[in-house]
Amino acid sequence: MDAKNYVEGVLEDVKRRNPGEVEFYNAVDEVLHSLIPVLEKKPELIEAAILDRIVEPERMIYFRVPWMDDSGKVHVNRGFRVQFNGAIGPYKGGLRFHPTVNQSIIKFLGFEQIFKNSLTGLPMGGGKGGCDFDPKGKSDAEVMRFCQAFMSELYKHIGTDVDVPAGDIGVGAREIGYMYGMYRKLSNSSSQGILTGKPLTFGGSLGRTPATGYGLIYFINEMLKDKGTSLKDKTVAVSGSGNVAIYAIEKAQQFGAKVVTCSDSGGYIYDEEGIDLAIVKQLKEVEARRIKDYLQFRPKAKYVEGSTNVWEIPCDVALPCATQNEIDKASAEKLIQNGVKFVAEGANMPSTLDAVAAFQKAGIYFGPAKACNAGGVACSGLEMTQNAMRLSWTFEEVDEKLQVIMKNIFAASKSAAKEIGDDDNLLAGANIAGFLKVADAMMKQGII
Ligand SMILES: NC(=O)C1=CN([C@@H]2O[C@H](COP(=O)(O)OP(=O)(O)OC[C@H]3O[C@@H](n4cnc5c(N)ncnc54)[C@H](O)[C@@H]3O)[C@@H](O)[C@H]2O)C=CC1
Ligand SMILES: O=C(O)CCC(=O)C(=O)O
Repeated sequence: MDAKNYVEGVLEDVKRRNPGEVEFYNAVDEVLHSLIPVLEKKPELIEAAILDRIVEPERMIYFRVPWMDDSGKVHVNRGFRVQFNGAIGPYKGGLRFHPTVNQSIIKFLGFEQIFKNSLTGLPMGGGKGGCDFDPKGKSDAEVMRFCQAFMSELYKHIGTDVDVPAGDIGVGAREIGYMYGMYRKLSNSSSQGILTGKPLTFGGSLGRTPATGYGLIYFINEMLKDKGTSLKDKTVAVSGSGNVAIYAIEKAQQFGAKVVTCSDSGGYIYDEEGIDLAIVKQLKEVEARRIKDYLQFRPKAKYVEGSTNVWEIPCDVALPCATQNEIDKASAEKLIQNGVKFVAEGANMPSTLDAVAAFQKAGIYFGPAKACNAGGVACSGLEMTQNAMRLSWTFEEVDEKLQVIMKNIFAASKSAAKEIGDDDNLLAGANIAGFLKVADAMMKQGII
């Protein structure tokens, strides 16, 4: 069978077997189409039904999470963990707590994680999990009880050589701490490498908190260098004001860029003079307030209520760092019209398929999520290593390793793109480079 027909056939099966799972289908669609040149050269992969196997999770766990709020009312949420592909190492990937979480979103994130983790060069398979719990407005005690309830099921399915969860949207060091406490109690084990993104006093790694945002900037630095330029004096639009956005802004500013936007689900800030990050950190990391309160400290900035479309603001570099599908075709066209030259994805799948097509058609240099935001999971891999060795590296040691990993991911993506004669197609390059390692491991492990 020829490679193109094979890919289209697998995609039809994915659509039929996963009805209504649009996010998952789109993630698979993007990856599979970019693998056609590889399959043309390696027909043995088609014979081994490699794509049929890679699109099917090794295991999908789905469970009830009952918990009690401060008033004594009982709530029931739905928990998920997908153990997508363990060919190159234990399943690894974050947990997302957000009301929009469903099976499709967890599967798209887990599928992406397979290739992202492979790109890091570290031995980690792909997994992801989460729950449709909404942490917004919950007391600390409610968050603790919820995390304990969630872990009282999840602990049966994880292990340092099995599956190692971490944070994602709505899950930071506080939630990881509560889940670790419950894991330790239930398992009677102080195996610290069971979760990453831990607080520093029980096995957390220096450098994990800023790793995804810093990694994104290390990656785009390579893209800019490749085109003979740098971040210095560039105008940058960032979306989000969570973990990834905050540390992307911090590192971009350190490299001399002017970051003019940030957002949350309520609206966005445009600060023409440059975002004051100390205010954002205080509002979001310390006080858990809405981004519109930024105006109380910077009255000259603008706040656009009810829109998260920071992409209407002119910029040289766009860094989506909030959530999936936040740049659609219309936003992409607006960015292009306003002169954007570089787009690098901090969030997972923030650009829709037709937005990516618009960027590529317009010659915008595009950095895909699985390459650009791999710094977070890479640092988690380094945390696992430190836990296994029972020692801690300094921030500088971790950050230096992170920089090397991000440079290597850029080089691998660029080189795979060149190999297919499409030099600037980092999307295809990252998919191919991530896939080849996993496919090789799957082939050598037989039909399992
Ligand atoms: N935390 C990590 O290490 C990694 C995170 N990511 C991805 O980065 C993105 C952001 O994650 P974090 O910063 O960790 O989460 P977070 O919970 O710290 O922040 C999420 C941010 O996105 C905004 N947001 C969420 N839903 C939104 C919506 N529907 N519309 C507009 N804004 C919305 C929130 O207001 C917040 O500013 C996600 O796509 C996540 O999967 C990717 C790799 C690693
Ligand atoms: O650090 C981790 O294991 C999780 C990172 C993650 O969820 C992601 O890369 O999207």
